[in-house]
Formats: sequence, structure tokens, C-alpha cells
Amino acid sequence: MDLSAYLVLDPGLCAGLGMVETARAAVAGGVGVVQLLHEQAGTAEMIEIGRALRVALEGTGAALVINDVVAAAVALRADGLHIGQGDMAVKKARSAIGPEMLLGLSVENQAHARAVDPHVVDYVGVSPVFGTPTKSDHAPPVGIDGLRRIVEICPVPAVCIGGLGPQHAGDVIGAGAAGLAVVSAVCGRPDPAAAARALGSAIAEARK
Ligand SMILES: Cc1ncc(COP(=O)(O)OP(=O)(O)O)c(N)n1
Ligand SMILES: Cc1ncsc1CCOP(=O)(O)O
Ligand SMILES: [Mg+2]
Repeated sequence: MDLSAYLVLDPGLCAGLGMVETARAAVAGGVGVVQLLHEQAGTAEMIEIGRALRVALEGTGAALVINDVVAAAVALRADGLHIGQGDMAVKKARSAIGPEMLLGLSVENQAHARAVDPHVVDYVGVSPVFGTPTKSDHAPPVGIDGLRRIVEICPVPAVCIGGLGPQHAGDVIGAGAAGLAVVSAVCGRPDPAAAARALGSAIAEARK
């Protein structure tokens, strides 16, 4: 899974174009992972939207990750499941999804990072780097220095999320992150493909 540019879909912000078309455009613009996040959807709706996303992503090489809803991730045979600290125990999630599906875990501080078991968790989402109106119940922002310290501790690759856009690529890649996860930098933008391309170019520049 290429974590460099990681799109988290938000149904509200994607209302204009829709989540599937936003994902299609973002992947055309270079996004490597699409996470389906839909707080209001039950399992059946997650599966329905997930199926449409699967079709849209087919043949692109982009990965489909399901947020929180383990039964939907299993039913879809998704590439990954992402859970947070308050969602479910990581070992329980791992036994539900089996050994192949990738498991992402949100980490919000150094203690969370220290507790990551690399035999169970494949990547972490350091959350949030900056405050963001996109997620109302987020933990205190860790900032770039906090991100650096968390990345140093984490035994698995770290993407980071929260208030991020192309303008932050230099700082977060410099802090050791494997990639940037974004919602509003792509969702709801007039041209999500161009927004994704701008993110990818900034990441490539940051890695030079
Ligand atoms: C890549 C990535 N990182 C962090 C999160 C946040 O997950 P969580 O803390 O469980 O909050 P919800 O997104 O489920 O509301 C994420 N979704 N993706
Ligand atoms: C899902 C999520 N988890 C932590 S912050 C966040 C939202 C990030 O949204 P944005 O990229 O618009 O700041
Ligand atoms: Mg969650």
C-alpha cells in the first residue's frame, strides 16, 4: 500500500461530486489509498458504497480502506481497516480481518505510539497534527515536533492527518511521516484530481 497521499472521504464535504467520483478523480490525480469514512452509515450502506468504490478503483492500484466498520471491511475484502483508540481492541480487529488485510490504528500521543504492536498493526495515523473543523471530536493537535517524536517511537510506518495540505508536505515528510492523509484538501474541491496532483507533487518535492 502506497501511503504517500492518502484520501479520507467525508460524505458531507463530498456532497457535490459524491464520494465515488471524488475518489475516482483523486486516484487519477495520484492518491494511493482511499479510506471510506461515513459516521452515519450502517454496515449495509458501508458495503454498498464500498462496492461502488471498489469498481471505481479497479485496475488503478489504489487501495480501499474501511474506517471503523470491521464487518464491512470483511464483507468487501477491503485492502485495509482503519480503527481509532476508542473503536475496538487491535487484537480483536486483527482476528476479525485475518492476517492479510492491512490494519491501521490512530495514535494521538507518545503513549499510544509506544503501545503499537507491529505484529498486529501495519501502519498508524498520527492524529491530528493540526486542529481541523473536519473532525469535531479530535484529540489535542500534536504539531510538527509532536509528530516527529511519535514517528520516532512508532515501529510501523506513520501517515499523519489533521489540517494538512500540500503546503505541509515538507514539514511532515521531514518529520519522518510516510505520507499525508487529507480530507478537505481534496474533498469538496472544485477539481479533486488537480488537488490530489498538487499533494503528490509537494510530497515528491519534499522527498528530494
Ligand atoms: C489515516 C487516519 N488516521 C486517523 C484517523 C482517525 O480515526 P479515529 O480516531 O478512529 O476517528 P474517526 O475517523 O473514526 O472518526 C483516520 N480515520 N484515518
Ligand atoms: C478523520 C480525521 N482524523 C483526525 S483529523 C481528521 C479529519 C482531517 O480532515 P482535514 O484533512 O480536512 O483536516
Ligand atoms: Mg475510528
